[in-house]
Amino acid sequence: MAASSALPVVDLAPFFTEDGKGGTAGATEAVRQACQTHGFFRAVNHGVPVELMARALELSAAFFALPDEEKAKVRPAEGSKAPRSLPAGYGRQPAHSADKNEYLVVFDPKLGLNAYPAEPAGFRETVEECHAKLTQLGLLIQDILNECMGLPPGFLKDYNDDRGFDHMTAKSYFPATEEENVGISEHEDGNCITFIFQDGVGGLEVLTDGHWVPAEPACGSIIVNIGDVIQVLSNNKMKSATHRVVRKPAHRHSFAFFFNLHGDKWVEPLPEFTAKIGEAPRYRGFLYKEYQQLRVRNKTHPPARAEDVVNITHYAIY
Ligand SMILES: O=C(O)CCC(=O)C(=O)O
Ligand SMILES: [Fe+2]
Repeated sequence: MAASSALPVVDLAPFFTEDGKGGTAGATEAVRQACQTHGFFRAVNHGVPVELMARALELSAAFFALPDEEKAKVRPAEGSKAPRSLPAGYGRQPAHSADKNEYLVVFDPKLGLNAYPAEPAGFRETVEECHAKLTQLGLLIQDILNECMGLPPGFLKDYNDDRGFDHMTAKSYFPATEEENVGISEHEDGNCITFIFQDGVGGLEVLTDGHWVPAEPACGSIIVNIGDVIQVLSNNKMKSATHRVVRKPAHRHSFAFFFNLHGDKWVEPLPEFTAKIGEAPRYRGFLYKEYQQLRVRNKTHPPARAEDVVNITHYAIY
């Protein structure tokens, strides 16, 4: 099988037709299978205009190509309050990190937290349009997951009813050197659902059955992956897959949208996956913002031993 076809592809077109008939059940089943096996899939006909994604990637490349002193103008002030555990604006991985990338974080524009560069022209409008479209896609995929997981209608929508912690990052990865090529070290996402679109360079890889499967660029598609929150709610039925970015000889640009959960929410395996089917919970419950804070500390104060990096196994019951 060609590596590019290794990630399951889900065509979401049936969800955008007038009557939704003839295909939503098939697409829902495809999402369920993909989330149980890979934790990742490639969405096509997802409702985000392909031209908008291409424009966003071009503008992002133009922003990251600006001199450092220009980008620094969008850097959050030292010690500035970050109400969402990470600040909006420009940042670069600290020198001690193996990850070599720079990024710009954007929250829901309505919150008034964002900082935008003056250049390139149109950056703000394009990024805000992407944020809005990806929020819509997040709500759709969340509804589909609700169905896949056999939850009461509207359960996830009610549980996850605050979009204030969602954020999008424009990312730029430096070219690999002869010595090292880490873009983002292997990790799982802590949130609910992540959406990624990327330029043609490649480098995103997903761990499936012990093998790194490339999520190769395919024009107009969006990579979707399940995060830890859904894995915990489903008591491991849905998989929050390990993934990484390997740097290539060229600069790479991508956008990642994190459909998240409010920090005050309690996260624990749902009764549909435990008491109601006679299975023991595989996680202790936790307050979502506490987990987020532990994950941020992994980055700001990296533990000396790899096994001390906090991930979702911190709450696992063995
Ligand atoms: O840039 C990418 O393709 C993936 C980024 C990623 O995994 C993340 O930001 O969590
Ligand atoms: Fe990730």
